[in-house]
Amino acid sequence: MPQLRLALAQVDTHVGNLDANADLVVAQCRVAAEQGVQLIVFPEMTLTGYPIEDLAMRASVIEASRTCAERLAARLADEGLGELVAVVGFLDRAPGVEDGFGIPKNAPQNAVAVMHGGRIVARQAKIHLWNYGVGDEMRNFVPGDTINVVQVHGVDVALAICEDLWRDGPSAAAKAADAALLVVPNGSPYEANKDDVRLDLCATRAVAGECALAYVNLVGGQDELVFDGDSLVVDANGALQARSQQFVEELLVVDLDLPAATPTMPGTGERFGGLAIKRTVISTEPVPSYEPRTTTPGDRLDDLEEIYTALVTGLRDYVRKNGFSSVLMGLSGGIDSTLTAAIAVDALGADKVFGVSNPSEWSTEHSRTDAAELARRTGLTLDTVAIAGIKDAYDDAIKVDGVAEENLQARIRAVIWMALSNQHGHLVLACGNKSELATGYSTIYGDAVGGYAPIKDVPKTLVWELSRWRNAAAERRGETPPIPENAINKPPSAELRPGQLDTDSLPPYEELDAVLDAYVERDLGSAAVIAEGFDAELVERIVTLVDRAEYKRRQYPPGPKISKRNFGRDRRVPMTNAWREHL
Ligand SMILES: Nc1ncnc2c1ncn2[C@@H]1O[C@H](COP(=O)(O)OP(=O)(O)OC[C@H]2O[C@@H]([n+]3cccc(C(=O)O)c3)[C@H](O)[C@@H]2O)[C@@H](O)[C@H]1O
Ligand SMILES: Nc1ncnc2c1ncn2[C@@H]1O[C@H](COP(=O)(O)OP(=O)(O)OP(=O)(O)O)[C@@H](O)[C@H]1O
Ligand SMILES: NC(=O)CC[C@H](N)C(=O)O
Repeated sequence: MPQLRLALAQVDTHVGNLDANADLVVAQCRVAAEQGVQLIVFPEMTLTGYPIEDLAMRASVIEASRTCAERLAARLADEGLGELVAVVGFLDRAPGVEDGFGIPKNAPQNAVAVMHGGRIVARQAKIHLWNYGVGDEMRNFVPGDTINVVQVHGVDVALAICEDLWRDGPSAAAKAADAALLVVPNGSPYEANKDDVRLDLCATRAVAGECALAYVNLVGGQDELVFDGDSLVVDANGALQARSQQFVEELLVVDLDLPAATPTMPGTGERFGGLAIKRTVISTEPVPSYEPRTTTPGDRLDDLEEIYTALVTGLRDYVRKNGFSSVLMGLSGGIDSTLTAAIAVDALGADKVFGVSNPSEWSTEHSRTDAAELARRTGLTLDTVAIAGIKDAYDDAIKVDGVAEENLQARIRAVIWMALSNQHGHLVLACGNKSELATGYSTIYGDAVGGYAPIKDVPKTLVWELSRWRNAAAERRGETPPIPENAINKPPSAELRPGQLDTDSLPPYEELDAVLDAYVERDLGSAAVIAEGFDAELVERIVTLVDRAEYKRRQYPPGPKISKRNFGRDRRVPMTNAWREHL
């Protein structure tokens, strides 16, 4: 059996920074070549970054990407890397498609280029555009209709791009074309437990396609998405051969024994199930046999560590890729701002994290002491700016009471944070959790201000679990747990009036989160939620709160998606909406 040394380049690309992404490809190819690799595969849309949304429809971006890909192929050869076969994602244009009705202007395609010998020897566009969940690719791309089979050192290698793998067609076509290996560049965003689904999917497609399968995914954050990597290789029986670490850049090098290609004439006009099969022979000479190296699949993170790492990665990359060097948040001593601060310290380092305590006349003593204890444990910088005097000035100017007066305090704090952001360049973090966002339990233009919201997709009950997990992880490593126990154990309160508790306005969080799981995550109607055994009055109350708060969510800052259904692109409901869930 011919051997092939394959590298999966699990990299963190930067949307729109084509030159830096091309440099990244060259650097990875150099390392791969030094290790004797013959075929290297990069993630989806490597050169442009992913997802590029409507940038895809701009002619200037399409042309820049195409030029970048051609220059990269030439540069790889110039730098002595032309023997390596590199599969690199880029933004292409459909050949021969003119602007027309129903066809996106410029006919952009989500494509990969196979580079060898200084040239692009094959191109393939994504066949099945990803158009559910947060994916919106039918808006941006024209689908492809061809599957390429490239012969590398006597092994037939077929290509599929991310969503193509989630459908039967392309892997069935790979089987029909007798490919020995299917390589799949991906931009598959993180969701809790998605890694299990991916491994099953890869194994199923490998068995069905009767070929080994190499899956390479991005890492890093991009706006509300976090990519966890999790690149892997399975053999033709679906058995796991190698798997990368999650959330870190890695060049995963794997040796494979693969069946030799049966002689086929290139370009013979083969078709399978509506797809054209295009063959390109790059090299027929098998690699001289060598002692294969063994790879051990990387350790998996446990469920809470995985979610926590996704939050850290999302924040770190948003800050870094947008040119910020520090963050600021209001620290109330409550668990939401405390967990947010712990994530920020892990993402950026304590010297980049600034907290402000803004006591009012209703603030408890522990709101200050718990914030101070957090600062002591983590090393972040804490300042105090009291708001009572400012509130008095407002009282002189306007007469408000009740919720209006409560919200005024939250808004005074927000003005202070934004002033400090403007003055010192810190990115302001909003500290709201998913349960609060769901029910509208935050003050618009108050605690809802900010540029990024690290825990907006984390339900309150999970906020507590993650906090306990983070402290326990520190203890296991012999470090100081960052989160004061009192922040975890005290009853949640907005402290906007004397003795206020969250449970004055909201059901207990355990009940609230269980109903939200049914209504938001699983999108059930009220009757179906009640049929699961929840109290009808409770369901009606929560559903009404959720429906009324859509306008507030739309104005909330972006934050990392960790669930199946984040408040963002995963859940698009109208703000102006007369539909009510009647019981
Ligand atoms: N459909 C719509 N489209 C656009 N705007 C709409 C709107 N409906 C109301 N509005 C506007 O929104 C305003 C109401 O929203 P808002 O001003 O936020 O005020 P509101 O939602 O009435 O009150 C905020 C609630 O959040 C609680 N809170 C505040 C701060 C922190 C926490 C916490 O524990 O974390 C909780 C607070 O105790 C209170 O119950 C209206 O006065 C109106 O201007
Ligand atoms: N005294 C305060 N000083 C500084 N920031 C505050 C203060 N009170 C509230 N905030 C800010 O407003 C946000 C919302 O306030 P709130 O007190 O409701 O939440 P929390 O204390 O973080 O969590 P919990 O709901 O568990 O109390 C906080 O996360 C914090 O960023
Ligand atoms: N980029 C893509 O096509 C991603 C779609 C795919 N279903 C995933 O989430 O992994």
